[in-house]
Amino acid sequence: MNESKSPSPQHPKAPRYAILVAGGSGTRMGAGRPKQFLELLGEPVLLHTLRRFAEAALRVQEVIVVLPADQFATWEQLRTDFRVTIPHRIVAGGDSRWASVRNGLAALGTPEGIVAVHDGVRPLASQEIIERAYAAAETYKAVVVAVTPKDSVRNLAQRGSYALNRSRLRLVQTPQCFDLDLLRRAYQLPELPTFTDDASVVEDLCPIHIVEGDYRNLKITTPEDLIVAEALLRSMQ
Ligand SMILES: Nc1ccn([C@@H]2O[C@H](COP(=O)(O)OP(=O)(O)OP(=O)(O)O)[C@@H](O)[C@H]2O)c(=O)n1
Ligand SMILES: C[C@](O)(CO)[C@H](O)COP(=O)(O)O
Repeated sequence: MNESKSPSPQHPKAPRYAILVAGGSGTRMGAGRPKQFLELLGEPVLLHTLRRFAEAALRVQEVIVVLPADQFATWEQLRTDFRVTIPHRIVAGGDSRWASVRNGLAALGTPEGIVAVHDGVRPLASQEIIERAYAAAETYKAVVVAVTPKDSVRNLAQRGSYALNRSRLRLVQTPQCFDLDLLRRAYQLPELPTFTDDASVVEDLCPIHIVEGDYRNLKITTPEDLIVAEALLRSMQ
């Protein structure tokens, strides 16, 4: 299994970029507004996430935030209300996560370096796992953070279901970090329904290297996630 915690970089100090995708509508949350704008401990989810990438030690040169095209004014208002001074560029998303990432990449232009793609609704990504993913991408070009399942896993079959060997399975999180040229080439190919993340877009072009994620790095998807995320955030402050 190609997992590691501390690879030795071949191209240390490559320029770093980040695309925070927050172009979704949050249908599973059912909150009446996109979940990236809901509050955790009194601040929008997306602001928490943005702050994670603003840590100076991470050396991120530019952050692109992808938003639904009809929500620019909402974010503008939140930026004012919460006095957000973290530099970032706003880009309109698309109809799918794939389309939103593609738009973010296009806006980034053609610099060389490493780009992290991160869900705007994963506000609990620690500096350690972000750094681990960026650093590993200097060696492996395509890196995802992931954790081992804690529950037993079954595959549905025509008759009943059967157990999977969970020691061979990983639950994939973001950030996912890529050599920029590689990610650009992958996003020039047509979109497939099997694309659930960026690794699935890239995997035909390059092996995907896995580094240790964090069980706390949850994705805000359904209402109970807000309760857990608030408790975790409090414990991390
Ligand atoms: N067209 C889309 C769809 C999703 N995303 C982003 O991709 C991340 C993961 O997606 P998901 O949790 O599925 O978000 P939503 O699409 O908003 O949720 P749902 O599927 O419940 O509607 C989120 O940060 C979301 O904003 C995006 O940028 N553009
Ligand atoms: C990208 C992702 O967060 C990795 O776990 C996940 O695939 C997004 O899935 P969703 O169905 O768009 O929430």
